[in-house]
Amino acid sequence: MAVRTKKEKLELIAQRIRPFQDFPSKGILFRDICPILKDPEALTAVTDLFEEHVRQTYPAVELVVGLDARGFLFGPLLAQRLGVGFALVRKKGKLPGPTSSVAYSLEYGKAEVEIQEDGVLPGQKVVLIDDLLATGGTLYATCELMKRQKADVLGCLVVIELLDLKGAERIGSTPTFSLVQY
Ligand SMILES: O=P(O)(O)OC[C@H]1O[C@H](OP(=O)(O)OP(=O)(O)O)[C@H](O)[C@@H]1O
Ligand SMILES: Nc1ncnc2[nH]cnc12
Repeated sequence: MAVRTKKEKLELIAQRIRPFQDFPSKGILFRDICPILKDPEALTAVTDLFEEHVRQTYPAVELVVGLDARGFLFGPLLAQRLGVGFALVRKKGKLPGPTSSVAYSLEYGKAEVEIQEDGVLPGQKVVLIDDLLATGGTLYATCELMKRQKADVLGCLVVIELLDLKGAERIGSTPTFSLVQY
């Protein structure tokens, strides 16, 4: 594989994001990350840039927490690179055993995020990861879930940030790192 600069990696990732107008409902411009997954160089570039950011900014990280469903595509790759574990935050009703959940609203609907009670430990230093930040509802609800579990959220990582929707403001004091902004 070619050795790429940071700028080249960001350009490659941006080229592999595909827009679909009016999906899943009228008025939504859906940003599809599937072409990134089909291109090993682009997927490696995403993992490289997240790894570099986390190593520089949060060297004490102990766990990567991925958001259902597309956070599961990037999170385990990053966790392996960092040599830490990966935990899942799922949409409600998918996890066995004792769980904790928080409801939230989306750019196009409503949902509830849930984690197993032993998914994160009190005091554990975590980073949250997802494919995209829109209104910030999903990451905000997940931050609330982490607070309830007494985990320490160091920051949030997303491939794409939709700036107009001001999701980073909704998440508040928890810093957000994005690779591609629209
Ligand atoms: O910032 P927000 O307004 O909360 O929106 C972002 C969330 O929306 C999308 O997931 P979606 O809820 O569509 O679920 P999916 O990953 O299961 O398709 C996306 O993958 C994020 O998780
Ligand atoms: N515009 C969008 N594209 C892809 N995923 C999304 N999740 C919320 N808004 C989205």
